Formats: sequence, structure tokens, C-alpha cells
Amino acid sequence: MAVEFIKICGITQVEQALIVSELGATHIGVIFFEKSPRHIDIKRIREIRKSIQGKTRLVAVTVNPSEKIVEELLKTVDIVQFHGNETVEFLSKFPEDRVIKAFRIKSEKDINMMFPFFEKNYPVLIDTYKEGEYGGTGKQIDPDLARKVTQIYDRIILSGGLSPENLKRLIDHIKPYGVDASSKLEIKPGIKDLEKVERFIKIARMES
Ligand SMILES: O=C(O)c1ccccc1NCC(=O)[C@H](O)[C@H](O)COP(=O)(O)O
Repeated sequence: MAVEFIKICGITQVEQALIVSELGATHIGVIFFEKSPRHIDIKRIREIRKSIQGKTRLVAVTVNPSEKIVEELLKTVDIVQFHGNETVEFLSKFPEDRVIKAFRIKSEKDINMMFPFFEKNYPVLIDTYKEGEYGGTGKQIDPDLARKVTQIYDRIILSGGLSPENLKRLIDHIKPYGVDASSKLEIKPGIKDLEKVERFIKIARMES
């Protein structure tokens, strides 16, 4: 089954954003977190916004941002994705169709913290837990743990080490609503291998 939501994350260049949009990504992710090697500033985010206008939705990925920063980002991007310890109360300050909450999971116990977000019907991205890192690690998610989450809630975006090589198998097993990939599609942090991106999108759309 094809997925509805295909996000290519960690884009840093206007030229690559345009190509990824034309290849059929439904969402492009940019990292607004200074400690990431993929971080870009608001000026570059605005340039990317202009290049993909009307085609693909733009998502800014953040970690424990202030309310002011989120409000500023929402003037430029469609959606803000929260990768830190943000609460459901914090997210409820923003329009509900403009937020994604991400969780880095390592065991079934971690599913409990997602329930308040399921109750609000927010899209929830699940990523692999790696000590000391917030995302973009390339570490593959545990498929059985991810399947347990999609059996409970249907607005799950799967991430964590997704690549053209493992995507079909993981979609068939986990049946997510969306998929998100970054580092396994890269030549180096922030620069995508566009041939891999094309293969990834075709598999997600069930075109190959
Ligand atoms: O990508 C980053 O550098 C990053 C840094 C801090 C927080 C989140 C980050 N990425 C978020 C994403 O949505 C990634 O696509 C997701 O973690 C999956 O990454 P990967 O395992 O490399 O495909």
C-alpha cells in the first residue's frame, strides 16, 4: 500500500529542495536546530519556501523551541515538527494542523508518553532512540516496536534509518500513514544523493 505522507528531511539547499519537490515528496524537512550539522537559518528557509511554493509542504524541525520561535517559523513554513520534550499543552498553543510531534523510542514503555498526543489527533513521528542525539542518526527503528505503535494509532509517520533498501519491507510490516528519511539518502550531512531520493519516493508511492 502506498503511503500518503512522504517527507525528505534535512534539506539545506534551494536547488535540492526544488528537485525533491519535483520528484514527488509531499513534505520537505529543514532543520532549525543549531547543534545539527544540517541546521539552516531563517533566511535560507525563506529561500527554500519560495522555491517550492504551492507544491510540497515545508516542515521546520526544532528541539525545545520557545513559543516566540515557533510563531516566527510558522510565518514561513507550513508545519513545525517538535523533536524535544515538548508537552501537549505547549503544542496546543499552535494550530493543530500545523504541528507534528516526534518521539524517539526504544521500548514499549515509551508508547505511554504518546497517548496525550494521540488524544489530540496530532500526527506523530516515531524515530529511533540514540543516547545524546535528537534525530537524523540513521539508526534503524525496531520494526516490531513500530508495528505496535501503528496498531494503536493511525497517524504515525515512520522514521529512523529508512532507505531505498529497507523501505518496502518496513512499510509492508509496519503499515504507517507516512514515512520520513534523512541520513541514508545523503552524500554527506545536509546534501542528498538525489538518485537515492528518487528511488525512495518511487517505493513509497508504490511506483517500483
Ligand atoms: O536531522 C537532524 O540533524 C536532526 C537534528 C535534531 C533533531 C531532529 C533531526 N532530524 C529529524 C528528522 O525528521 C529525521 O528525518 C529523522 O530523525 C530520521 O533521520 P534518519 O534516521 O537519519 O533518516
